[in-house]
Amino acid sequence: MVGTGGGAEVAVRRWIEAGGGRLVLDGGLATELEANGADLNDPLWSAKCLLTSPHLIRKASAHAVHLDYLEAGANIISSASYQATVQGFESKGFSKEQSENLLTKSVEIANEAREIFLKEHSNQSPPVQRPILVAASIGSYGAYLADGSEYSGDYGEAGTVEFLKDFHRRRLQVLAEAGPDLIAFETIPNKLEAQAYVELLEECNINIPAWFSFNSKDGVNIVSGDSLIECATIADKCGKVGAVGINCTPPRFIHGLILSIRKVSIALSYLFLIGMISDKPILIYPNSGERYDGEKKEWVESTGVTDGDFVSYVSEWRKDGAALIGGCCRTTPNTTGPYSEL
Ligand code: MET
Ligand SMILES: [Zn+2]
Repeated sequence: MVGTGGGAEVAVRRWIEAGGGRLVLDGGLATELEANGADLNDPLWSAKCLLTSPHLIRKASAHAVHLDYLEAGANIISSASYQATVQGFESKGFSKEQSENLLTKSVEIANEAREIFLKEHSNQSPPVQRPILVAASIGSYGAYLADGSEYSGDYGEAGTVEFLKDFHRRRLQVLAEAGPDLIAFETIPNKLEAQAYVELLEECNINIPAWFSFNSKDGVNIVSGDSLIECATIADKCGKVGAVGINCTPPRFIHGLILSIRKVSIALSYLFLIGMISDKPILIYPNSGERYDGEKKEWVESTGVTDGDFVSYVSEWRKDGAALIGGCCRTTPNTTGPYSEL
């Protein structure tokens, strides 16, 4: 059903249609950079790779990882800006202008990766016809703090909508001006930050479709304990949001969480019918299910699902109604490849 919501939703539905009824997202970016040898033990995390050049030739570069995901069949690659903020770069000694240029660079690298991919496949028959899109990643204030609060959603005194808007405003504007196809608000830990994003999208008049993706550690609420239904409703009511979903959450929780998001559509179906709100496409990109040991700063292997299990999960999530599906931390191009053909 085509929603009557904002242009963002219409744009995302067109891409889904062009993708044959679904879109494949990439998998973990930061963790895949690490798997390729990058040292990201830093408050900038994946954004640290923006400081090094030449990025084209190194194996542990965002370029190379974007290309690996495109080769694996992804429709959407997301920029290395998850933990990139003006404030974070400034604390490393960069000027405001240099910091903004680094944000822009993250989107440029993803755009270049798409160009390289299309050029390399230009002689292929049949040519690459699937949509290939670049999403500018925006991690939460908690991700910038790099103190675990992206998984608690507890911002203490800073937890006001105005503070969060001030924190994200310039970053959002710079990333939007860099020309991505989508803006990906990822791993949103609480409803205040969702509210801040909605207000910023309106106030800055951002006309690039956004997606809102929350994370959960209990399969019911989002990580702060805020209700997923309430959070999805905030996103659902905003015409600038084209898709709503869940990322960086263990695969075993996803089925139930999709059903909760769908309840938002059902509960609001009256408003939908009268054209006041829409039911947005659902987006899902879980992590591998492995546990992160915050003290040791490492992932505990053997707690996660195999790439094979991931494929069966993807079939289930598609039946549940998710249209945009990918992976988050510790998933790799080997996770993406098999389900991109489903
Ligand atoms: N897009 C980001 C990445 O894969 C999301 C990280 S979630 C903590 O690096
Ligand atoms: Zn993740």
